[in-house]
Amino acid sequence: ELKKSSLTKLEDVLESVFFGRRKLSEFRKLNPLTVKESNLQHQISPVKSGRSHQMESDAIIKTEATRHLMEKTGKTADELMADEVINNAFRELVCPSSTVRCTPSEYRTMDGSCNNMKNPDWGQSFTAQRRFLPPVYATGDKPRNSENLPSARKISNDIFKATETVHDKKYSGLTMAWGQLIDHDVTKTPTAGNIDCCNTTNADNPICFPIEVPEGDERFSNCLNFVRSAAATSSTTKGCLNDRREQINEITAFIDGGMLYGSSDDELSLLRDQTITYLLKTKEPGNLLPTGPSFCLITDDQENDYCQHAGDTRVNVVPTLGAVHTLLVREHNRIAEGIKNLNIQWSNDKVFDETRKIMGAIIQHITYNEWLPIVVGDDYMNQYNLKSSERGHVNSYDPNLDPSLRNSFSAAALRYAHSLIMPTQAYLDKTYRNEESFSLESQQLNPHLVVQENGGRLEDLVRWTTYKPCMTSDRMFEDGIRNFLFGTSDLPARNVQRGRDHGLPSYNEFRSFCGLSRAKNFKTGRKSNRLRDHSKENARLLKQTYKSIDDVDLYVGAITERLAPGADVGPTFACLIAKQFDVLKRGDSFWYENQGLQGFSEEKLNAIKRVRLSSLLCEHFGLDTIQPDPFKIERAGRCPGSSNTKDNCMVRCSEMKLLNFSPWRV
Ligand code: HEM
Repeated sequence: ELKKSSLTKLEDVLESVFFGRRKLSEFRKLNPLTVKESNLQHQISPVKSGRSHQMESDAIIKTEATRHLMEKTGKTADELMADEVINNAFRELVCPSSTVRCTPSEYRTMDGSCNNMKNPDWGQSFTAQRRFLPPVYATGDKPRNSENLPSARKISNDIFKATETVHDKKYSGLTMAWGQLIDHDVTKTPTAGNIDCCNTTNADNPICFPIEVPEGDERFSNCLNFVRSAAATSSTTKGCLNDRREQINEITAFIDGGMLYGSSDDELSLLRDQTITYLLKTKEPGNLLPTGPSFCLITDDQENDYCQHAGDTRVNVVPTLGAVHTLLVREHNRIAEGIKNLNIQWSNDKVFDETRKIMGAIIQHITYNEWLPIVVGDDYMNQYNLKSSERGHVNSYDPNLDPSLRNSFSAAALRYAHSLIMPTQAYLDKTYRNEESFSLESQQLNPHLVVQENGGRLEDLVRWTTYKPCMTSDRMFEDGIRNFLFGTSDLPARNVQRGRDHGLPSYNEFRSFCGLSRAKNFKTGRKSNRLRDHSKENARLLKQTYKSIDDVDLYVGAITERLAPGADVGPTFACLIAKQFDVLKRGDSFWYENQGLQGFSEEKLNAIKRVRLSSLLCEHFGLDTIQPDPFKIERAGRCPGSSNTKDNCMVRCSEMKLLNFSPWRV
């Protein structure tokens, strides 16, 4: 009897897996592997690489097979996983067995594996993103409630349109630029293909989710192309049956300088100098980022320009990003030379590894102590203990915390900063008076402002980025990205559509998750069932756009909130951003303040803790003066002359200190 029932179970599993494979081949007829990295569509949102393609195939088989088996047996996935025969057979057939063996090391792996010894894939590149809340999809993993929700472009027209140009009163363009840099250190979500979803022949393709354009639109007609993110499933500790659609992160979750070094040994090998192998490649003259297999748009008259190459393919998106990349490559090379000079006996690999480790630490230090407090404000910084201590070690590592990227963080919360994007990119000369401006749309995917004259104008770009303000964090997005994103799209509309594509639950669900009140209707006020964090005007816009308060998308509800005290986002995004940065800190065994093999000696750590972003900017761009806090502009009407640190008046670069190398002398 027992044998018979086991045989039936095995037959069921086999049949389900065949079913899954059949579904995959139907899918692949529509969507064969076409990885074209070098075109515009790929840049708008990165198209999956070969490895993501494989993950997607595995996910389709697994999901379809699990569902088929559930239907056939009338059991839930959890019940099926509890059955040893079924679970083992399923595992054998569709779950590739993991062969990762971890050995303790003082340096991170390139792909982030083995950061957590018990769970080697936590935070690793090419793994599924995790969730704060389970996804909500319609049948067949279609985006939720698609028919009833307003079009993302309509939302953009009604809520996100910038009716006035409002520069921020406190924060500089560097706040935007550093945010984008960090985004590219931690998350890269690939899309499922490179096709035109507005073409009616693709209407039934499951990877298509085009954005409907309302009639009378000021810029677009009918349809905006939009391809869904590649599907993945996550492995669970219980077993391998899984029918939940997830999305992929192609890079390591850790703040580890991945945008400089890449997330694999292969990527790194293209970035290291071939002769002096402890250095990162640069292009001479000019000490700029190297050329490489990357895409950008250069016009015919810019014949000496080139596409910059870095650890992240998105480096050419906008000049301010290329500038901060260049800063960190130059700092890597300066530190590597310094350490090599002190330890001439060290191999080039040792110098490289140690420098990469220091750079990761410096990036963490600046991000958590200079940048993040601006974003989430002191209350959230304190609540989650995100600030580093002044000196010495702090062992915050918790091996039970999964640091992986949370979907609502990458698909929504960190994208708040799209609202900060300035309508121009510009140069500011040494006198800080003569600004030369270029429209944002003319500079997207075009590194001209960074690379022209062998980088001779880079200093001017950096001066503008640090000295002039970004835009206010609010519901308004500049035309350059709302109507002219890479000439063909609308960035905030894409953010809304991406949230739906990823099955993000609604705004109200995330309010509850964060311990904040849920609104019952569109009324504002202090009562707990009102929109407590919205102005009357923003609540009115939501009401005019959505049929029900429970329909409001996370991105839309949160970006229209009033800013939390001392923060540059409202309470919902502050909560999600703080929670993500919390696990990125406590879930990272290489967190720079940790003690032991993966950390630094106390002397080295204290040297790192004295590094300030302003000193790096001074050193690498030849500036004479800078604000002590380069994420903030000078306080209006107080400078020059005031020595009150709150006024953030410019100081001489000659007073700035760089990393003291002496603790590295062996
Ligand atoms: C001019 C500047 C910028 C441009 C042109 C830009 C453009 C884009 C584009 C086209 C996407 C993909 C949209 C999609 O299809 O889903 C994206 C994603 C994203 N952006 Fe930006 N962005 C800029 C600045 C920033 C800044 C300042 C931040 C944060 C501080 C940021 C955070 C993000 C995040 C977190 C994602 C999702 C990344 C992923 O998971 O792959 N972006 N951005």
